[in-house]
Amino acid sequence: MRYIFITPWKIPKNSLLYDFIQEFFSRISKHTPVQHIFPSSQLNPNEVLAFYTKEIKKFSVENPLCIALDENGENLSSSGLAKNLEQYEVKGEKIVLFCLGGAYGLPEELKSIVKIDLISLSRMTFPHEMALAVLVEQVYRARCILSNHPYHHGDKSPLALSLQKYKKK
Ligand SMILES: C[S@@+](CC[C@H](N)C(=O)[O-])C[C@H]1O[C@@H](n2cnc3c(N)ncnc32)[C@H](O)[C@@H]1O
Repeated sequence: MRYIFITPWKIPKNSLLYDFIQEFFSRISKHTPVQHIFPSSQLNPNEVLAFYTKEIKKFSVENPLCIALDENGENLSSSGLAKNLEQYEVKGEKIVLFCLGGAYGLPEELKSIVKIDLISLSRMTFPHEMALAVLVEQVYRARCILSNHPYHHGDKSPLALSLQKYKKK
């Protein structure tokens, strides 16, 4: 399986988040091949759908699965995202696309070219680069959960475990 991140904007090298995002692409690539697709120059809002359509048609997978980021999507825990990614693999998905929007969000017509799983990172709206930064960290975390890598201890911290026991009583 490959992870393909598609953004209708480019991250400038002088962006505060540039190094952070590249670091997490590199970490994800140690678990799963990863690619970031973005336009070479700034798009007008009315060019975003054509950009997505052109890029998605280049993959030989018909109707691929797309995790689309939108603040109105499903709220997942990190383990929930890990479980979903595992399920896609079990179902034999060859690629998972991660699609983010620009200033005007994602075009509605995207759902006619891909199978959409709409997920939210929070009910708050983030700047697009920050949304990508949170997403790449969470995808890396999900891969670590699936491979029992010590990066993620959230569900296993002593406090979390004792609270789980307490709730079961
Ligand atoms: C600045 S936001 C766009 C806001 C736009 N006004 C809208 O209504 O979608 C740019 C992109 O960042 C992503 N994004 C921002 N906040 C998000 C959140 N809380 N959850 C998921 N994605 C988010 C989405 O992909 C969004 O299209």
